[in-house]
Amino acid sequence: MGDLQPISAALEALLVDVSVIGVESVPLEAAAGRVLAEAVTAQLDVPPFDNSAMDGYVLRAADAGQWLPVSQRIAAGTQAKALAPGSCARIFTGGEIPTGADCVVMQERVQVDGDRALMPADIPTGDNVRRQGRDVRQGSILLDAGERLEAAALGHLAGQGITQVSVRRRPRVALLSTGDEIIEPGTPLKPGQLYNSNRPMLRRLLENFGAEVVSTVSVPDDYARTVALLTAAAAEADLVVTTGGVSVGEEDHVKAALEAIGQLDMWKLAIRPGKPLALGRLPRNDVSQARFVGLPGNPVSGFVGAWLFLRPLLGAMLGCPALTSLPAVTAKAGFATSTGPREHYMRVTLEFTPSGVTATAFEDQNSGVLSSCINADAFAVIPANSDIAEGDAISCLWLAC
Ligand SMILES: Nc1nc2c(c(=O)[nH]1)N[C@H]1C(S)=C(S)[C@@H](COP(=O)(O)OP(=O)(O)OC[C@H]3O[C@@H](n4cnc5c(N)ncnc54)[C@H](O)[C@@H]3O)O[C@H]1N2
Ligand code: MOO
Repeated sequence: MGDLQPISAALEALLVDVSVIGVESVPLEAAAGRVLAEAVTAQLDVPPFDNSAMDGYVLRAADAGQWLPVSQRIAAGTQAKALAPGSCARIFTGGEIPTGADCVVMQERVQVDGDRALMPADIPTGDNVRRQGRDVRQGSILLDAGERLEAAALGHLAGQGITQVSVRRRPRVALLSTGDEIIEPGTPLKPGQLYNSNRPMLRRLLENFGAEVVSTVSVPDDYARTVALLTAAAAEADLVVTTGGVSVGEEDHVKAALEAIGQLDMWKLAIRPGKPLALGRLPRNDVSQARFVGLPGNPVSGFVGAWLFLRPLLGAMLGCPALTSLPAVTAKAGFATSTGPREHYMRVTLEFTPSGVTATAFEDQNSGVLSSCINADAFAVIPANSDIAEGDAISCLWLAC
């Protein structure tokens, strides 16, 4: 199988000369999952003022251990007046620390009698005070360019009062399903036909990886139609993804069509599943090219190929380092297996126990068995030509999005 390309070479070819996509401004509420185009500098301290971490009493630490008059009530959202020495104030979580005060005692530790309160002794200065700027300092980098805007990052932006964010445009993907036997749900199946599993599966993965699927096209097993539909797809997309038709059969026209109108960079990888995967480019117009990834038709090959190739390619287009690789976890194999000339990406679940991580493989690892992907946490990467015994340490790629 000397004609199979190593996966590392394919990834290298895939990531050569990738142009980072353009920028657009979106409202913060619409920015979830988008990739930040520029670093954001904090315009405000967060929190913007010293405030109480507890419901209780605020005072000077020097006045601890005595009865103190309660001079004011500071609820969150109100402005505090300066605190005179030898007094304390009622304060609530989030309330502003008054000028002059330097610590807060939680109310459970305080004895109250009318308008005075007995403070415990030895309260450290700064106790239960959340300092201005403790989380974010004005002028510091709040978020770096390339950050994917997930929950906490969105919260950080909102904490600055930001309403509009500069993000990378979503790469436009045309998704083509080849195969005369493939039909869409909604039509009764005739003998020899099967429903298109790859389209919704890949749409979901592509969207999770930051892309916008701008067209879905069904391509018959016909060379001229394949050429025409690939040409049309490339005109409107940054990335053209096909499924099926990349192997060596007479009805497999994708590779030949790609070679005729574009460029084939890589074909036939030492990977299981996904061997006939094809990488290349298609002319988009006179000056630019669309990227091309031809996934094999078997749904598992498409699933694995999407995680291993579409995700890093989209990460490079989006300038998003988090998408360009998958986190690796070392686990104990809960199974035995042997490989041939292809590196095997087995679908496994991971169990985290105090004694370590165990990977359990789905029993049927055939590339047509999509059930193996349903609850998969990771791909166990079994090197080519190796024998793995149960209990051996193996490397797993975590399917984190
Ligand atoms: N003589 C050889 N035959 C095959 C080889 C080989 O090296 N020599 N490689 C095998 C491997 S490995 C794979 S993977 C497949 C991939 O072939 P294609 O990419 O050309 O895919 P198709 O033949 O079009 O389809 C394969 C399989 O998947 C089903 N399929 C296709 N599209 C969908 C879809 N959208 N939804 C659900 N299922 C789909 C299709 O009906 C086939 O059963 O080639 C081997 N053959
Ligand atoms: O490479 Mo194929 O995806 O093994 O069946």
